[in-house]
Formats: sequence, structure tokens, C-alpha cells
Amino acid sequence: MNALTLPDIAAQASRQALPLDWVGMCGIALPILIDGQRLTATADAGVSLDDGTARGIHMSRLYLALEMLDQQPLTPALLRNVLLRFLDSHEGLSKNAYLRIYTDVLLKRPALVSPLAGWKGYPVSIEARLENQMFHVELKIDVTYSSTCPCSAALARQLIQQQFLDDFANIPLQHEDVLTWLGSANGILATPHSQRSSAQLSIQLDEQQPDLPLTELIDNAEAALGTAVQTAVKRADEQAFALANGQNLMFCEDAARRLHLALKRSDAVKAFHLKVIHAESLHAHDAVAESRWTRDPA
Ligand SMILES: Nc1nc2c(ncn2[C@@H]2O[C@H](COP(=O)(O)OP(=O)(O)OP(=O)(O)O)[C@@H](O)[C@H]2O)c(=O)[nH]1
Repeated sequence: MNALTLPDIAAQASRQALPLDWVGMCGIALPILIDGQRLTATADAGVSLDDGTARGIHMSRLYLALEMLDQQPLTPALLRNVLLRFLDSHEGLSKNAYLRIYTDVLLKRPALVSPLAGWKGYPVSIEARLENQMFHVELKIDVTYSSTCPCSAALARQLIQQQFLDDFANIPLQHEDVLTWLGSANGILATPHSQRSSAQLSIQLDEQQPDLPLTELIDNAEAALGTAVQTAVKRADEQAFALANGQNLMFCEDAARRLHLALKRSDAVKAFHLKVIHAESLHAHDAVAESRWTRDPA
């Protein structure tokens, strides 16, 4: 070893004294634990640099604080402890701390009818911040579903009625003939358009929550929509899915309202913003609806 000490540039004074809102690292790879599953995640970790005269923050201290996430289940309390460590290790430099974690939650989903199941991935981000000593946790969840246009369904139905009138004009109706007609191409000569759609849910969580209720929120959203995209599918499942779509015809406004009411019912939710995107097959553009809500303070 030589007698030289390592230069510490971060500890130097800044040439331009100016505080910064967010300084840290983005895209840090790390494993996390959610609902007993070890998931691959990436994290953005940062603090405010309120001492404008300081050259830099101490990146390694934020990085090392993330070790807390390796072994313990991810909870609001754990997120808060990580943020507190960010601030403790930047005393005199930083007042606010931020952590964003991106992962895919994997849930095993049963088929609608057949005794099969498959995995479905839900992109999720978990954002925690300690700002002005206030702790906030926000969950962002993407849920994909199918939406069949109610207007298109009504128009298709009208064409089927018209075809029925044409085909049975002046013919006495026989049960057998009608049944055969219903099973023919004319019995469904027009079909409504439907599309793969997505709901982007941004949920501000009640910070007192002991856990991150990701599965519960996803389940509630899918139940409200009624047409979540499927995993393992046999013909019996596809038929059940066709029925579910027919029973849940949805404009983007309908989907947004259903989700709004479902999210409001959850005690874990303090506020939310939701956006539904119907990637229209009728148009080359999307139909989109948004809604937001904040719980009245008790
Ligand atoms: N602040 C800052 N550090 C950076 C940046 N890019 C890379 N680093 C490096 O991050 C490394 C870790 O920084 P520190 O946490 O200050 O490391 P350290 O001084 O050995 O650790 P402490 O003794 O705890 O302060 C250093 O080698 C920096 O050069 C940057 O843009 N800003």
C-alpha cells in the first residue's frame, strides 16, 4: 500500500452552488420478495441534493442500502426503512429520498372451464418517497383485458335481425328451421369488433398497510372488467371467454367506470389515477378514458 489517500471528489465543494431535486442511480438490478416469490427487479434510487454547495451525493451509500430488499418481503415498512437509511447516510446533504422498483408480478391463473392453469405477468412499479418527512407509496399496475364494442354489437345484431327477416319472409316458423338457421353463417353474419385493452392503474396506498396488496388489487380489477386475458385455453375456455365478452360489452368509458368503483372499495387505496386504453380494431387510433379519485380525509 502506498501512503496516498483516495481522492474524494463528492466531498469537494461545487463550483456552481445549486441544489438538485433528484440525484441517484437508475436501473439497478436486484432481487425482491413479493408474496413469497423471488422476483427479478430493477430499481431507481435517489435523494434530493439540498446542500447546493456539495459537489455530489454518495452513490455507494444508496446502493448498499438496497441490500435490505434482498431477504425481507417487500412491505411499506421496509420501503420506509430503506428511504430512512438513504437520508441517514446523507445527513446535511439531503431532505428527500426516492425509490422506484420495477418488476413483473407472476400470478398463476386458472382456465375459465378446463382444469388447466398458466402464468400471467403483470408489469408493476412500486414508488416510495420520503418528502418533507411525509412517506408515500404508489403502485403502478398494468392489467390487460378484452373489450368488445357495445355499439358494434348492436349494429351486428341489427344486421342479423334483418337477415332473419329476409330468410324467413312468408315462411311459417319451425323451431327446427330456426335452430338450423342460428347455427348457420347467416345466424352470425356480422360480428362486433373487440380489442386487447389495457388498464394502467396508479394507486396511492394507505401507508399503514402491512403489505403491498398487489394480488388483491389485480384480482379486483379483473373481476370488475370480467374479460381478463387468459393463459391456458382449450375450446371450452374460448367459448366461455366469448360468453364473458358478450356479457361485458364495454366502451372505454364503461371500463374506466367499472375500475373506478372497484378501486374505491378497497380500504388500502388512498387515491388513484387510472387510464384505460382500448387499442381499437375499428380505428388505427386508441380509445382512451381516465379517471382519478382521492379519499376524503376522515
Ligand atoms: N456523486 C457521484 N458519484 C459518482 C457519479 N458517477 C460515478 N460515481 C462514483 O460513485 C462512487 C461511490 O461514491 P461514494 O459513495 O461517495 O464513495 P466513497 O466516497 O468511497 O464512499 P463514502 O466514504 O461512504 O462516501 C465514487 O467512486 C464516484 O466516483 C456521479 O455522477 N456522481
